[in-house]
Parts: sequence; structure tokens; C-alpha cells
Amino acid sequence: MTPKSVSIFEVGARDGLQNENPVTTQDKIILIEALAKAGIKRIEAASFVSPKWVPQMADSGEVLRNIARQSDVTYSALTPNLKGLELALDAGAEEVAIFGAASQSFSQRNINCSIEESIERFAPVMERAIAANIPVRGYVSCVLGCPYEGDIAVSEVARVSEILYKMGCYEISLGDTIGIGTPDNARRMLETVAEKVPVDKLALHFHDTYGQALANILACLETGVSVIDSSVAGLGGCPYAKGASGNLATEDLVYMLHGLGIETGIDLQLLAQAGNRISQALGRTTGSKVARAISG
Ligand SMILES: CC(C)(COP(=O)([O-])OP(=O)([O-])OC[C@H]1O[C@@H](n2cnc3c(N)ncnc32)[C@H](O)[C@@H]1OP(=O)([O-])[O-])[C@@H](O)C(=O)NCCC(=O)NCCSC(=O)C[C@@](C)(O)CC(=O)[O-]
Repeated sequence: MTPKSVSIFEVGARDGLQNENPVTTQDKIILIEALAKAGIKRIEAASFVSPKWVPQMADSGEVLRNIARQSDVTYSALTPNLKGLELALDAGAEEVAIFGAASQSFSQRNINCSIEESIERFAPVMERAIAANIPVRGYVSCVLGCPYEGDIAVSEVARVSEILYKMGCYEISLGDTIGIGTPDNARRMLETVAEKVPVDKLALHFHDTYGQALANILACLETGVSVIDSSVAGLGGCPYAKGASGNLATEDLVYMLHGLGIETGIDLQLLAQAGNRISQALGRTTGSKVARAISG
């Protein structure tokens, strides 16, 4: 059944900015604070990965330490290993995420290890996070296709999702990393994963490379999924998936959800302003059609 409200997990400051031209630390801080003012309650603000691999995220500690935090907002960070987790805890991350894949080739290119090795690396991260009382989110990439392998079996998506869930992730975010899915296969994938992980513990994380993300989300909403990741101004892509565009723009998602009578708690005008400002800092126009329409 379609949910009455949707929780938006904003990934623009991480998934978005990790694959844009560098912006200043201050620009990131202004963005994150503006997103919170617009009513977003879950913000992925940082990523503690190797600065040699993703230089755009090298100032993650400084970002987390300097944002003016709102008490009802959760600020989270990616942590691929124990080193990343310790840095995230030190900087005050309130939630962390481990990120695996349903594709062996993507796992190798993204985090330099196989799926099985990644699970081994995640185990101590989970253990330490639980000891520190920090919730851990789990990502599974390539749920609707892989830039290196093509089609990915939904059974593999379900298998990896279940492993991360059973390890203790409170929520599993299903990433269409290259935005290749279409409504029927997106929904079928979600239904298959939901046989292993309860649908209220699943989130959708759809890139918009082929312009299908909104349609795919609409098709999936009927299953009752109620957490959706998106990126203000459609920022980003993925450094290990050449040609992938950003996540679905949050403004476009919010506009559709409000039109369907689904609550988000987000002020669309303030959100569009936040997206327009970071787009200006990047020297590009917003990737959100809704923001362009409102601004026009
Ligand atoms: C995972 C590693 C670190 C393994 O990298 P590695 O080379 O296998 O690891 P290592 O342990 O051998 O370390 C190599 C170097 O990295 C350093 N290092 C090691 N760990 C860290 C850390 N946490 N923070 C800072 N530095 C670190 C470590 O200290 C060492 O430094 P050196 O001695 O060479 O100077 C590397 O592969 C990496 O950083 N990859 C980047 C992955 C990434 O950020 N990808 C993009 C995010 S995932 C994504 O966008 C998909 C998602 C989540 O949005 C969902 C979707 O859309 O599908």
C-alpha cells in the first residue's frame, strides 16, 4: 500500500559532491545547514574514504565538526572500514553507512575487494559502531545493473541485502547506481528483496542517468516502501560508474510526492534555494527541473 508519508534521505552533500568539481568546505557547510532549514531530517554529510580515491570528500571531518547542527536532524557518513569509522566517530557522525554491491566487478572497482571480502571488512565496523551506539545503514550498489557486468541477478541483490541486514544494518538502501532500471524491473527487484528484508527496512537509491528514477520510484511506492534517497539539484554521479548521473533530484521527488498527497515535511522553496546555491558554487545550472521551473 502506498505510504502516507515518505522519509527523504538526502545524499547530495556526499553522493552528489563526491563526483562534482571540488567546492569549498564552507560551501558544503552552507548546503547542509540549508537542507536542514528546508526540513530534511536525514542528511548524509560526509564520507570517510581514502582521499586518494575520492579527493572531493577529504574535508569530511572538517565539515562534520563545523556544521551548526539541528537536534532533530541526523548527520551521517560513509565508512568502508574501521579506519573510516574511527574518523567518523571522532568528527561526531551520528550514523554511519557501510556500502557493498551485488556485482563483484563493481565491488572491486569501488572498494578494492570482492563482495565476500567486503562483508569481512564490514564485520568489525558493525561491531565497533554497535559498541559506540551508532546506527549503521547498509548500501547495496548495482541492484538493477552493473556498468561492468550488465544484468545482475535479483537473487544476488536479495542475498547481499539480507547479509547486511542480518549483520545489524537498521536499513538497506538499494542503489540503482547507473540509473538503468525501468518501473517493472525496479518493482520486481524490490519485491524480491522484500522477501528477505522487511519492506519497512528498505530504501530506494535511484540515480537518474536514463531519466527513469521518478517513474521507478512511483512504481515501487505501491509496495509500501517509504524511505527514498535523493540528491538536491540532482548533484553527482559515481566515480566508479562512468557516465552515471546524479541521484534523482530531491526537488523533483518532493514535488511528485506532494502532488500525490504524500507528506515529506520539506519546504520545496527553501529546498530549491539550497540546490540553486550549491549549483552556483559549482558553476552549473541545477539538475532539478522543478527547481528550474520554480526559479523561472
Ligand atoms: C575502501 C578503500 C579505502 C580501500 O582501499 P585499499 O587501497 O584497498 O585500502 P588499504 O587499507 O590498503 O589503504 C590504502 C590507503 O588508503 C588509506 N585508507 C584506507 N581506508 C581509509 C579511510 N577510510 N579513510 C582514509 N584513508 C583510508 C590507507 O591509510 C592507505 O593510505 P596510504 O598508506 O596509501 O597513504 C578505497 O577503496 C576507497 O576509499 N574507495 C572509495 C570508495 C568510494 O568512496 N566510492 C564512492 C562511494 S560508494 C557510492 O557512491 C555508491 C552508493 C553508496 O552511493 C550507492 C549507489 O549509488 O550505488
